[in-house]
Amino acid sequence: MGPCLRRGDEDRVTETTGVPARLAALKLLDAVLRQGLPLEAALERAGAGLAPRDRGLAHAIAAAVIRWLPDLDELIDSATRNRLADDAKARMALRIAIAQALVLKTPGHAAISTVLPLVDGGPRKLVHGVFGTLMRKNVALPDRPTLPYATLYRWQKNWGDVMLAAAEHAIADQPPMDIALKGDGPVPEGVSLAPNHMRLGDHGPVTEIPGFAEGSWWVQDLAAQIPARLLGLNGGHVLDLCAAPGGKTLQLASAGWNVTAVDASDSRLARLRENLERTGLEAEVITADLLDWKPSAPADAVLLDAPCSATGIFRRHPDVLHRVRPKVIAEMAAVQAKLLARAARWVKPGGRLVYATCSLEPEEGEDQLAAFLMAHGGFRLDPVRADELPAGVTPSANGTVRTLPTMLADQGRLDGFFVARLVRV
Ligand SMILES: C[S@@+](CC[C@H](N)C(=O)[O-])C[C@H]1O[C@@H](n2cnc3c(N)ncnc32)[C@H](O)[C@@H]1O
Repeated sequence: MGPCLRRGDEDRVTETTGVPARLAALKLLDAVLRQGLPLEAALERAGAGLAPRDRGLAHAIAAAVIRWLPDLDELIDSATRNRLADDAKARMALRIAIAQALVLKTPGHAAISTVLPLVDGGPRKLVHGVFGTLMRKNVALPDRPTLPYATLYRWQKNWGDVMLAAAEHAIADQPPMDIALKGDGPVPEGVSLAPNHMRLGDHGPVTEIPGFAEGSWWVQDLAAQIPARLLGLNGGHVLDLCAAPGGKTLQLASAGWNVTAVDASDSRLARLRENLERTGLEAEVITADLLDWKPSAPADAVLLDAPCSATGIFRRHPDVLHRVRPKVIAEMAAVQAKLLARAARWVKPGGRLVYATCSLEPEEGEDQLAAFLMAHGGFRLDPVRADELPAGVTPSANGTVRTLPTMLADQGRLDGFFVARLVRV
């Protein structure tokens, strides 16, 4: 438990209707903001024992706070004489109450009455007073969330103001759901932005969408569909490295490749196997640490979808905006360099190597590639052509692909990815 949670909190608040979900939201925020854990990973523990509805509510409250944190804090600071510490329980409780009132549109009295038990025996009066002051003033949040300072500074330096504005819009908007099509079976209606792609409008639960049970598609962001597309159709044997939960494995298998999918995580590979079973596609699946494992022979192609800071998927996982710091980026870049050097050894002469990360940090993309090319004279870039990409996504001048939130702005945007295709000369 963090400084904002005390023993006994649980017993005191579980009696009151609606409060357990707020306590779980408080635990989630502590896990993300203080302990640096991913929101989804923290949900398992913080939401344990909660009814699905309360668990969903806790997640929605925590995600709303995380999306709007700098703006919520600005409101709180405008109404307090002495600035509350970042991890003070009163600040956490106020963030939860204000996010409910202004983002989730919970009636003010419900937003505050379910939060006050979290500060019982503590700064209850202060929380009540600050919340009341702000509501009486009819305060509002800005049109789009302000990025946390560290992320704002980094992205402004790397991508400029236009990207920053697009990123802020992207945080505020609900991202669309993209699916990749196997090529047969029922397909729901939507807008297709690339071959075998569909962007869905309003939809209910994923499992009830036409074609899910038949396995005729899987959920995969349009940007995440690019790396496997760049290997084209059946070119022989492909090593899909860091494969789980398997979006790219499914694409490669359905394009006719003979796929060996390798990943270190058993639980993520279990999802990959479920996906193969549902879609009726085939791949050899291997659980192994790629820093130890090696294939029995080089392959015609290798796809390395390397582990990364994941800042490119901030729309669905806004916690990365707060958790990812230069240290995390440097650590991930070091892992990627090792994996990339190993993957390169397993490409046949004349074969292709695709390197991808869902990161908006050049250290995990452009810089990583430059360092690789300096150290591996046997590889050259195989430039990607515009006609290989979804309309509205253009390759960079050197033929690599960098997707940014500025792209497809009128069609729901796409995740941030870096993709490079290389050939072994
Ligand atoms: C970006 S995700 C892969 C997503 C996957 N390619 C897809 O399309 O669904 C990165 C993966 O790398 C795996 N990973 C990280 N380090 C690894 C290692 N040393 N060896 C094998 N897999 C690793 C993680 O378990 C994780 O599943």
